[in-house]
Amino acid sequence: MGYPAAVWRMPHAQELNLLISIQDGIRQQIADLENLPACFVIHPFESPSSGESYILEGDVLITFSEDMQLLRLTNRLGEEQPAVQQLFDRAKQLSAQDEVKPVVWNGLSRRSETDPASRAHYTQAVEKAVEEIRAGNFMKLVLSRTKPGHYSKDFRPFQAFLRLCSAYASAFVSLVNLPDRGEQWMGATPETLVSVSADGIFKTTSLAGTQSIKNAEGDLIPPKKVLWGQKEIEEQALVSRYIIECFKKIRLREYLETGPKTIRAGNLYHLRTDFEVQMKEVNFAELGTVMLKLLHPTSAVCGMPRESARTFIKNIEGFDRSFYSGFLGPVQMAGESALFVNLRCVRLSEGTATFFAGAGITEDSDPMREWEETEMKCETLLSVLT
Ligand SMILES: C=C(O[C@@H]1C=C(C(=O)O)C=C[C@H]1O)C(=O)O
Repeated sequence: MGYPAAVWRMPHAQELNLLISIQDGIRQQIADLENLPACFVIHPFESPSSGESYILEGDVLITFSEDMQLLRLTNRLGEEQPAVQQLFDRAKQLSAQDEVKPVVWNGLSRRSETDPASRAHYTQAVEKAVEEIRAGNFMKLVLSRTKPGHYSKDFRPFQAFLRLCSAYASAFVSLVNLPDRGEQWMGATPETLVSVSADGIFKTTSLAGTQSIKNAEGDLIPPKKVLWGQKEIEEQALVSRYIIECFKKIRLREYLETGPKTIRAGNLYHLRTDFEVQMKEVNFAELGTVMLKLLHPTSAVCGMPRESARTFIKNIEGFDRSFYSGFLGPVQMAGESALFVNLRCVRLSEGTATFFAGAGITEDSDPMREWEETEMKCETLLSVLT
């Protein structure tokens, strides 16, 4: 019906959540986590100068089980509201149709296995980045690329979302409808940027270092047997150091740091360190908002030093990252907020599917291996959706 909407599943959760914003457009506002009403926030990689995020207001909030049983419904506008009535009538009609029409899976299609021009552009950018790092201008740069696909009119994004949910239990899986832009964004990200629980626990993570879960023979490497090279260890340590620098800026010393440990994200292993703060103990109620401003974009998706890395990325990548490597997630849902880095994602618009993936570049980077890494990251979605 053309409303802004989001459907998501939290990591390791069974419940699915749907938010429908009965509004003409999407409000832009600073993501002030403590003072926003229940909503879904989406924010691009490049923050606008106003610092504002897109806020999808939680006018209708529905929680349901994986087998589509309704668990909870909140309707902020009231039953009598004509737009809400229309919405519920339409939902009834559709569910009646679905009962008679068996659901057929219509996946996305890849445009090509590998586009040589795109690979050449990316590997040349990596070479340039390595030169810059060796010259001492940067410590780390994260370079990304896109991969095109397409989908037909019969493609049902919600079915695709359900597939991602069942394939990736530990990911934050989401599908966001942005009618103003004629776009939908879908993804299964492994990376928490900032979360604040109802009982005042703040969390953030540093995630970096990537390898396939399979060895050259195609056998699964057990997590305990995973070995990391110096390049990945340093690359991830840099992100941890960046987070600690952010804590230092606000003179926060009482944080718990756990890791790094090997975690699995679909077809990939990463290194992750978890940071936790008891907000009541440090008497810092706005920690979530303050850290969100300081952290985004972290050196897991941008680089160090941050501002010059951002300029370098903009000049060399040759496309707008838009919401890729920005952040998204529910805010103030039963007192909890959880924002994730928008990775392993695809933009759906007018039949074109655009997959986004990047890789952290250090002085030891090999351009072809970084390209392969972005291919594997695109596979996280492609293997489930095609
Ligand atoms: C940039 C991406 O992922 C990030 C970069 C990683 C890396 O360089 O090893 C690993 C995890 C993410 O923090 C992506 O998925 O596109």
